[in-house]
Amino acid sequence: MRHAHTVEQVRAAEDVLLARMPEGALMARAAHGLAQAIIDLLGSPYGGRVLLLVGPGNNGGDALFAGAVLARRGCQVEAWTFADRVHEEGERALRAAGGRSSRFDAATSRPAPGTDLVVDGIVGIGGRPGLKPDAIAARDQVTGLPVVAVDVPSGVDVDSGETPGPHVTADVTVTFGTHKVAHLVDPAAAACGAVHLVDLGLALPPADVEALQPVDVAALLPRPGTQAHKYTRGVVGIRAGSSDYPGAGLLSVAGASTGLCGMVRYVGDAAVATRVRDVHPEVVGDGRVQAWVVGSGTGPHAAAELAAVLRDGESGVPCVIDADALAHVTAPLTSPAVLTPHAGELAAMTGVDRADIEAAPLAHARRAAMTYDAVVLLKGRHTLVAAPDGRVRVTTTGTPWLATAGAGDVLGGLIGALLAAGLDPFDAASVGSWVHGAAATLASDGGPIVAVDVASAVPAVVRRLLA
Ligand SMILES: NC(=O)C1=CN([C@@H]2O[C@H](COP(=O)(O)OP(=O)(O)OC[C@H]3O[C@@H](n4cnc5c(N)ncnc54)[C@H](OP(=O)(O)O)[C@@H]3O)[C@@H](O)[C@H]2O)[C@@H](O)CC1
Ligand SMILES: [K+]
Repeated sequence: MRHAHTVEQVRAAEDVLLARMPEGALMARAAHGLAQAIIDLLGSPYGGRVLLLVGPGNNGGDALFAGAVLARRGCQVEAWTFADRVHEEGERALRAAGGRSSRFDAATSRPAPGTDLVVDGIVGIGGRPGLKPDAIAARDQVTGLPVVAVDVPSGVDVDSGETPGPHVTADVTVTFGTHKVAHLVDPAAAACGAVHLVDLGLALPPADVEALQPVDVAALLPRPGTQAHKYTRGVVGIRAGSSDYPGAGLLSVAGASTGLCGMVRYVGDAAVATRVRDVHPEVVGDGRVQAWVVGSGTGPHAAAELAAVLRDGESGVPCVIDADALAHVTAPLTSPAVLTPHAGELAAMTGVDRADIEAAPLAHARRAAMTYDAVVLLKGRHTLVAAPDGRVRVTTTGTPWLATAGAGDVLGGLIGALLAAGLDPFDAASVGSWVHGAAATLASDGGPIVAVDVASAVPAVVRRLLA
């Protein structure tokens, strides 16, 4: 599991370690990890040219000490400082190693010709969101050069992943001790580039925000026991699609029929049912299920289909509520459910502007999960799965090629199959989303895909996970 801790949790864990270690040792550990990551990017430090952006705190200190390491190894290192006082020992170390530092001046400071990369040490976890004017000017001066952010790209809101003001956009972020929320949650995560974690040996408490890794998904995936039969593996019912939107029914069934539960029932328009069975002959009609998927392509029937599903919910049958059915959900739900809105659908459900949801997806997904007393899967580049108790899992698999019609129908069906197989709504939604993203990446292989390709790639992803 990749855990994302809050600034308060990181500070508390650092305090414990700082009390046990000689002064400066923790920062030295961070700075060496940072320097090594930069060397890996440069190929060789000798003859390289690096520009440090150095703010007033320990984030700037990390940059200065890393710069000293690089300078000792033959790199030309220059620092632009953004405060009257920067980390004194760090600045001394840089100068002693042959590096230079000067106060940034928007009128005259320019990156030296041949600069290979820029290190953003303006602010880290002690920074307020946004950048001061001189930092904005410096950021704009180095446009086009690769940027390595120290701990976080300066200017992002570390604990929420929001970017309410100007910020640095990095190619690589080198962070320390643990991931922070901004590394996983958009829009800040999109400003981090690739995130590299340097271990500091911190002892950390459980985190509310996490991202499943392949080993976690493999452990959670349902797999048939030796005595299994189709009913013990769970039956999922699909109420999706209509004569106007037959494809929604077909794709929801495709997502459910990837072999992760024992049987799939399709309940809907007779003509659609015939087409479903032409493609998926194993699919049967109405009957008892262990989970429902409802909504996509149901149009004017959405409210009635949702009501039918929620009636079964009274006896504990969980459901996935998607697309057209989302508009008919009233809060709070009284049966186990996964809601799967994109930002526009969540906006319509909650009356909040879509742009506000996209600017603060973590806060809005959490609030919706509490309001509806259900798991809310908010779709996005990094999909968020929020539980009513405040826990959030971030999906980091996927590819931009997954932004294609019907991919959401496949996802709903997949999550429904996992619910039917016995996963709880939080696990079903987060595992389903992870597998869906991984299947898209596998199917895409760098090229275009359509929704049915994602469903077709699910068994191969599962096979690799269980191998
Ligand atoms: N603790 C440890 O053991 C370890 C910590 N480590 C490192 O320390 C970093 C945290 O260091 P930190 O606490 O010194 O805070 P930091 O992020 O440098 O910034 C605070 C300073 O910035 C200022 N400021 C605030 N907002 C601003 C803005 N928007 N624009 C401009 N200025 C702004 C604020 O001053 P103020 O304006 O509030 O007077 C304050 O002076 C952490 O991210 C990691 O890199 C590692 O070495 C591992 C060991
Ligand atoms: K930074």
